[in-house]
Amino acid sequence: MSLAELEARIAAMDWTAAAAALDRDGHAVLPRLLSPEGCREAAAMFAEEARFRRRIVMERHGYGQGVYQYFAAPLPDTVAALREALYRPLAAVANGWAERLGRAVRFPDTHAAYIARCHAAGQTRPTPLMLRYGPGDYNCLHQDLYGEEVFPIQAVVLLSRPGTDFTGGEFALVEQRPRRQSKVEILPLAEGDAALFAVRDRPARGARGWYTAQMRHGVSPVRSGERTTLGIIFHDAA
Ligand SMILES: O=C(O)CCC(=O)C(=O)O
Ligand SMILES: [Fe+2]
Repeated sequence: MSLAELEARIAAMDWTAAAAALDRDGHAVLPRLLSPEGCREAAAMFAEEARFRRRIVMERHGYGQGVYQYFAAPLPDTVAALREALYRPLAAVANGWAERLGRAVRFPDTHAAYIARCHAAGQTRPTPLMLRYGPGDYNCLHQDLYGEEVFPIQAVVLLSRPGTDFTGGEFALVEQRPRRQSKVEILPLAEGDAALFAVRDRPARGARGWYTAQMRHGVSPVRSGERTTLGIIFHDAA
């Protein structure tokens, strides 16, 4: 899949619907962001050790079970293109959230400008990553925070075919509202779909205006086969 095709696919997504879903629910799905060929090409990068700066065996840290790897700089072209092209429409949503939550922070229009802010804050290491889960593997509920600088929305692209390449392994979001019990939501994803979701918190509408809902995400145990994902986090790490 060429960069031009990737950029065309991102531009062709229904961003009005995605922004509305993010505002309403704190998450959205971009269907078929990557073609099947694009998914195969991306998944093949997992085995190319030189592309990554750090490999994490999740059970060693109590994060779950499975392996993930952070890309080294410079990012592969497709990953950099995804990060830059997804950023722009998400920055508009993120600014709306900041306004509703009464936060002073505003996000610039381009990812290059935002990454300069991360670097100035000492967050210089790239965070885009690939994750691979085999039978029994799972990802505990967590938040991807790597310092003070946080871009409030992130993306994950499913590179495998549910039901064919793997079973189980569902992407889950848990939302904690003040003084309420937690709500869980499973996002059904097809091959190439991207889930967009709140990193840490989001504004949710209540009877008396906006309040802050805390969000965490994770993956339920894979029952069979192999599940590979590409995670796009927009802030860099300290
Ligand atoms: O594998 C997944 O679906 C979730 C990956 C994840 O936690 C992330 O991209 O931050
Ligand atoms: Fe994550």
